[in-house]
Amino acid sequence: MVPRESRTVPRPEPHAPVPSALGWPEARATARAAGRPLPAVSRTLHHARDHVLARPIVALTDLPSFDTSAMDGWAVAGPGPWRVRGRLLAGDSGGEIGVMRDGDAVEIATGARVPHGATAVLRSEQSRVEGRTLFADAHIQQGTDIRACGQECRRGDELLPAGTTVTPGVTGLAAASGYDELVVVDRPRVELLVLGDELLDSGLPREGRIRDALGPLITPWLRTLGADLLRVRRVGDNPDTLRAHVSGSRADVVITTGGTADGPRDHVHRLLAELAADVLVDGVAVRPGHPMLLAHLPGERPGAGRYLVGLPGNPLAAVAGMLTLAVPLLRRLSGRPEPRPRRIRAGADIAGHPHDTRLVPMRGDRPLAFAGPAMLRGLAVADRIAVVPPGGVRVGDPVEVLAAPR
Ligand SMILES: Nc1nc2c(c(=O)[nH]1)N[C@H]1C(S)=C(S)[C@@H](COP(=O)(O)OP(=O)(O)OC[C@H]3O[C@@H](n4cnc5c(N)ncnc54)[C@H](O)[C@@H]3O)O[C@H]1N2
Ligand code: MOO
Repeated sequence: MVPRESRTVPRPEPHAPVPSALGWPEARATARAAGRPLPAVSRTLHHARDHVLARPIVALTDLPSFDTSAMDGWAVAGPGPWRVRGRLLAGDSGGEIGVMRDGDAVEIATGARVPHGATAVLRSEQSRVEGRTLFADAHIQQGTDIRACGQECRRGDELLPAGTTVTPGVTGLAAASGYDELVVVDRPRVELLVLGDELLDSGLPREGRIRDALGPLITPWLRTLGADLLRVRRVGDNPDTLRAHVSGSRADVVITTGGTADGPRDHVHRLLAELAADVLVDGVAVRPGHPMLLAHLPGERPGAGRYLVGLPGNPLAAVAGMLTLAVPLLRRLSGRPEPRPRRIRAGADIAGHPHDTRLVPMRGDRPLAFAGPAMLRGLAVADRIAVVPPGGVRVGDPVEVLAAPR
C-alpha cells in the first residue's frame, strides 16, 4: 500500500524518477490482494459459462450410469452361435429383455443399455444372421464394446476442483453427470467511464479532436477477463458528471480512462479525495502507464466496497494499467487463480528504462515497433507483453511475458 502522504506529492515529469510510485510487481500484488472473491451463486449450466467454480463438481451418478453398448450390433451372452431374442435401442429400459443366458443375442444400438448377462457386443459388420441364428465372423473377447458402468467415474468422485473456469467442456461434463445448475463465483460487474472532451465516437479525427480508442479496446477485453460490462459511458471532462457517475454506479469495479495526471482537466485525483476513497495505488514505476490509480470506494456494505481503477489516457498506457491493476483485481474478484509467471528467452536485446519496469508489446520473442504510449499499431499485432525490468534484457535472457489483450 502506498503511504497516504504520497497522494499529495506533485506529479513528476514524464521521465524523472517517480519517488512515490510503487514498483510494478508490488502494484500488481496490491491489486490482487485488494479484492476477494465475490459471493458464490447458483447458475444454470448455460449461464455458468466463463464463471469459476465455487464448489467442486462431484459426480452425482456413475458414468456411464449403466453398462452401455459402444457399437451398433448384437449383445451376446457366452460363446456363439446365438439365438436372436429381441432388440434394444438407446433409451430403452431393457425391462422386457430381462437377464440374458448363454447362447442369447439381442440386437442392440450404440448407447443402449446392455442387458444383464450379456458378455460382449458383436459389431454388426462382424456378424452374420441365418434365420434366427447369429454367427460371429471374428473372435470376440469378453467385455468387447461394452462401456462398463462407472468406467469414467463413480458417484461421489470429484470431477473438477473449485477454481476451475467453466468452459464448454465443463458444462458438458456437468450435464452428463447430472447437474442442472452449478455453484460459481459471481462475475464482477464493471462500468467503463471514458473521459475526455476531445474524443469522438465515429468518423475521422478532426479539428483537434480524436477517436476514442479505449472504449473499443477495453470493452471486448473485459468480456474475456471474466467481467460483466454493465455500461460504457462517455463522460467528457466535467467533474460533476464524473462524480455523479462514479457515486451512482452499481458496478463492483469502475474503470476510468484519462484524467489521471495533474492537467487542468484531470479530475480523477480530485474526485477520489472528495469521495474519501482509500487510494491503494497512486502511480506505478512502469512505462508506459505510470499515472495509473487504484482506489477502494467507500461502499454501503462494510468490506464489500467497490473499486476504481484509473487508467491513463494514452492508449498503450491504459493497456499497461489494465495489465497491472485491473487484470489481477478482476481475476481475484471472479475467483480465478493467478497464473504462474511465464518466461521466454528474448530474441533480441530489449532496452530498459533506467529505474522503471517497461511493458513492451512483443510478437513471438521480439519487441514490436510503434509501441509509444499513444500508439496501438504494435499492440494490434502483439501476442504477448514483455515485462522488462529496469536496465533491460539482453538477447537470450529470460523475460516474463503477459498475455496480450484478447
Ligand atoms: N506534466 C505532466 N504531464 C503529463 C505527465 C506527467 O507526468 N507530467 N504524464 C504523461 C503521461 S505518461 C500520461 S500517460 C498522460 C496521462 O494523462 P491522463 O491520464 O490525465 O490522460 P489525458 O490527459 O486525458 O489524455 C492523455 C492522452 O491520451 C489521449 N486519450 C485520452 N483518452 C483517450 C481515448 N479514450 N482514446 C484515445 N486517446 C485518448 C488524450 O487525447 C491525450 O492525448 O499524461 C501525460 N502528461
Ligand atoms: O506512461 Mo504515459 O503513462 O506513457 O503515456
